[in-house]
This record gives sequence, C-alpha cells and structure tokens, in this order.
Amino acid sequence: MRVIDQLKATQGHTAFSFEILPPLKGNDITRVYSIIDKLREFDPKYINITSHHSEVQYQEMPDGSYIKKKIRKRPGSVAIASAIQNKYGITAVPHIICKGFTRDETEYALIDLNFLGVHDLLLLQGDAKGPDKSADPTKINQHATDLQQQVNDFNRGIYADGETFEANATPFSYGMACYPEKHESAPNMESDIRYARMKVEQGASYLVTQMFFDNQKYYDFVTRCRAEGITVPIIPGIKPIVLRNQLNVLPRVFRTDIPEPFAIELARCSTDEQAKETGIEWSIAQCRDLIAHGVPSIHFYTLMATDSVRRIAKEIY
Ligand SMILES: NC(=O)C1=CN([C@@H]2O[C@H](COP(=O)(O)OP(=O)(O)OC[C@H]3O[C@@H](n4cnc5c(N)ncnc54)[C@H](O)[C@@H]3O)[C@@H](O)[C@H]2O)C=CC1
Ligand SMILES: Nc1nc(=O)c2c([nH]1)NC[C@@H]1CN(c3ccc(C(=O)N[C@@H](CCC(=O)O)C(=O)O)cc3)CN21
Repeated sequence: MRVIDQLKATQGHTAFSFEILPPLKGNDITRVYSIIDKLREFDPKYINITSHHSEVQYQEMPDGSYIKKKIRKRPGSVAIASAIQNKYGITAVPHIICKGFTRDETEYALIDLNFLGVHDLLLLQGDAKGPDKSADPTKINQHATDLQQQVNDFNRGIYADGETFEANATPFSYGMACYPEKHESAPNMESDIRYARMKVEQGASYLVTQMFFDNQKYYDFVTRCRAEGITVPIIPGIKPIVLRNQLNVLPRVFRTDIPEPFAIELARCSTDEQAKETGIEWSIAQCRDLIAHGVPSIHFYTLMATDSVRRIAKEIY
C-alpha cells in the first residue's frame, strides 16, 4: 500500500516507520535484514532506504603521486528496496537524490523501480560530499523541486530528453523533506515554507521533517505550514542520540537545536553508553508527546541507533 494510503488508514493510531542505509560496499544484504528483523514487531508501515552518490577521493600511489577516484560507498538502494518489498511485503521507499546523479541516471533508476514494482519514493536534494568538478551542472537536478518535475514528467510519459512514451499504468507517488528549524541554505523561514508549499502543490503527498529535539519547534512549524495552505501530513523525523559528541555534531551538521535540559544531561554523560540511555529517554518523552498530539506517524532515523529505536518503540507502541 502507498505511504499516503497507509497514513490515511491509521485510524487515529500513530504509525511507525524507519529509515535504513544500504550496507557499505563489500557487505551483504543480511545486515539490512537484521535491522528489519529487530524492528519488524512494531509493524512498520514503510521503510526508507537512503541513497548515496559517489565521492571523489585522492588515493596515494607508491611513487607519491595521487590518483583521483570516484567511490560509491553505499550502492544498492534500488535493489534493496525491491528485496525488502519482496521479502517482507512492507512498502519500501527508496530515496532519490539530485546531487551526484545525472537526470539520465535518475531516469534509469525510475525505470528499474517501475519494473520492480516499487512506486513510493522520497525526493531529496542530497548532501554534496566534496565538489566534483567533472559533473556537468546542466545534466543534474539542482533542487528537490527540479527532481520532482522529472518524476512528474516520467509519470506523464515524458523522458528527460523530451521523448515521449506510454505513461506507466502505476505512477510514482512521493514524499519530500521539510525543516522545522529551517534549511541551512534558506535565507529565512518564509522562503523555506514557500518551497515546501511548492513541493506539495506540485505533487508531494506528504512531507517528512529533518530531525528535531524540541517538539514545540515541530508544532509551531506545522501551524505555520497549515496557515500557508499546506494540508498534507507532516511526518516528524526522530533521531535517537547515541554518542556523547552528537551534542555538538548534530547541531553543526543538521542545524538542529538541542534543548538546554537535554544538552545539560548529555554534557553530564561520561560515556557513550550513558549518552545512549539519555537519548533513549529523551526520544521516548518526545514520542509520547507527539502521539498525545495525534501525529499520524513517527519516522525514525536508525543510523547507529537500531537498538535505541527498538527500545523506544517498545515503550511507545
Ligand atoms: N528523510 C531524510 O532523509 C531527510 C533528508 N534531508 C536532507 O536534507 C538535504 C536537503 O534536501 P531537500 O530539502 O530535499 O532540498 P531542497 O532542494 O528542497 O531544499 C534545499 C534548499 O533550497 C531551497 N529550495 C527548494 N527548492 C528550491 C528552488 N526551486 N529554487 C530555489 N531554492 C529552493 C529550500 O528552501 C532549501 O533552503 C538533503 O541533503 C537531504 O538528503 C533532510 C530531511 C530529511
Ligand atoms: N542533510 C541531511 N542529510 C541526510 O542524509 C539526512 C538528513 N539531513 N536528515 C534526515 C536523515 C538522518 N540522517 C542522518 C545521517 C547521519 C547521522 C549521524 O549520526 N552522523 C554522524 C556523523 C555526522 C557527520 O559528521 O557528518 C554522527 O556521528 O552524528 C544521523 C542522521 C540521514 N538523513
């Protein structure tokens, strides 16, 4: 069932979903299955699979010179999405990103996903991992809204080069990202919400938030979006903190505030194990409050935090 239909079918119960990363190149899919097996009992309505483009790295040669290498550390999002759907019968949502992929490459991924019966996507800009000077910007989608146009065109039977084909009987549906604390490159919140509204007007059936640790920021953001005419579900994204240094890393990398009481508790932790326990408690409190506010679903970012997500889910579902 499509994500949006899953969200509509919750009948007042907050649904559970989570996001996984493809294994590092060289590892097999059993790593993915072991995460899903740990979280399956909480009835995930859908599972997101992140997408990672290649990164440019310089490798030192024996003679002291360097060669430039493009390395894709975590390939396989399309295949993993299909494998999950077939093995578990759970809706898989592969991420499709702009950065690092030409429109042609994206088109081939859409064609493969269509053949595989994976019809839910999350459309994102993606993070730039070092400048790739060989990439031709005219061949790459710049913003998530450009990628969205490509998917909409594909749904209508128009390829990236303008050629037409008989549109697929089963079009893609998709969600997109939003930022309760503003995206780092947005000049102001108004502009960020304007683009969020554009995403919805042009076809996003729901929005999922960047991680946040202060629910009030999420509630205020939802109120503002509703006032701006955004009516689709806005799914809160929750990241359990598992490391002491995330107190400083997450605000720097994701521009998300850690509220003072939580920051004080984390600063008091002398081991990562204590930070993990503190993170679990904070997420449980956050989720209980979100559920009390009737959110349709909570989406968990599981990276390094599968055990935490399991313990949180046990408490709240
Ligand atoms: N679930 C997930 O995995 C999530 C991932 N992210 C990540 O956050 C990053 C940003 O992704 P998106 O939000 O998809 O990027 P985006 O392209 O929608 O937005 C990036 C910035 O550009 C602005 N913007 C959007 N469309 C524009 C347009 N047509 N013209 C000018 N400005 C425009 C936005 O307001 C924002 O400031 C990515 O790295 C993504 O992977 C963020 C939240 C959740
Ligand atoms: N900008 C952005 N990119 C993403 O890939 C992304 C988001 N936002 N938000 C939602 C989810 C959550 N994601 C993530 C990704 C990494 C960590 C993480 O824990 N990273 C490491 C290193 C961070 C760094 O230094 O780059 C950490 O120790 O915190 C957490 C959540 C992936 N997704």
